[in-house]
Amino acid sequence: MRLDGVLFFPVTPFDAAGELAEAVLARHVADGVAAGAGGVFTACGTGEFNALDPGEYGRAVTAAVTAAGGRVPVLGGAGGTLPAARAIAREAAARGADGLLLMPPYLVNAPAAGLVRYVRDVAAAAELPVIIYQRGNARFTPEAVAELAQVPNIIGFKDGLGDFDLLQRIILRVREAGHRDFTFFNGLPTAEFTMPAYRGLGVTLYSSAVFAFAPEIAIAFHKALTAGDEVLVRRLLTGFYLPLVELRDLVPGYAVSLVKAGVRLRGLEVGGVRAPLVDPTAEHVERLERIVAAGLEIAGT
Ligand SMILES: O=C([O-])C(=O)C[C@H](O)[C@@H](O)C(=O)[O-]
Repeated sequence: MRLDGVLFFPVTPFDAAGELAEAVLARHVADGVAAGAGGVFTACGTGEFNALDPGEYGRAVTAAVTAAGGRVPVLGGAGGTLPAARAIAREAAARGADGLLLMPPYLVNAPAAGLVRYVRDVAAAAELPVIIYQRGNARFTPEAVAELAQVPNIIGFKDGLGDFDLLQRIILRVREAGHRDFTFFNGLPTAEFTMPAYRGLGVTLYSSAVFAFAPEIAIAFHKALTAGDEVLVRRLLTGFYLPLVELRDLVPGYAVSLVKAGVRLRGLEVGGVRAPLVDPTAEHVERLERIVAAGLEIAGT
């Protein structure tokens, strides 16, 4: 599997009764693929993996796989207790997913050796390409990642820590071990904001939650970044991404719930977030609306 372009992390829609709204998810995914997504990561952080039961998870993967129609790879989130993560991995494979994004283990802090075992065990159950997610309590060592990169179906590493010293060490160690095709990508919240720094380490791929509600802005940013249009990159960072990040940082969990509010603002009825996340206040939604309007203007749409 080759990942390229803007990686789309759809939200998971719920209806007025709070139930999974598969048809709306299918529409959201189809719109994203039509807008130029390079890959779809369904039921991951932005897609409230933490809030879905196993049945909902399977239905969400089916909806995303069907809507993408083989045009781009579709990956599902995986995680939780080891038995649950293995079961989820098998479910994703049965539902036709092309790969998995493996979340940090639930609740516990573990040493690198334990993280290696967790990732290996889930990867063995899945028989699908697996991307490791470094975030929170899942902090890997360079040796651990180099060891995992030897496993044929462990194909990449999503960095959600933003520790550049550690990431540089990991990249050097993995490349030195000869894993040239092992993929690294920036998976920090609002990843575009830190892309100039990641590119300094040779990491050009990133996930985009903004793409879920403002694909025009996310694509304009990606094109500007790729073409070396520093003026447009800076204008988008200053006029759109910075105010968005400032708003995001006001309330824990806004990295997800603002995205869902943004999708609603753009006309798709995806409902609110499930607890423990909270939806943005009316004042914050108005602020988000102004930020999106400014971003669309800068992006020239
Ligand atoms: O698992 C997730 O949903 C993420 O962390 C990816 C997001 O797309 C993140 O990179 C962002 O907010 O741009």
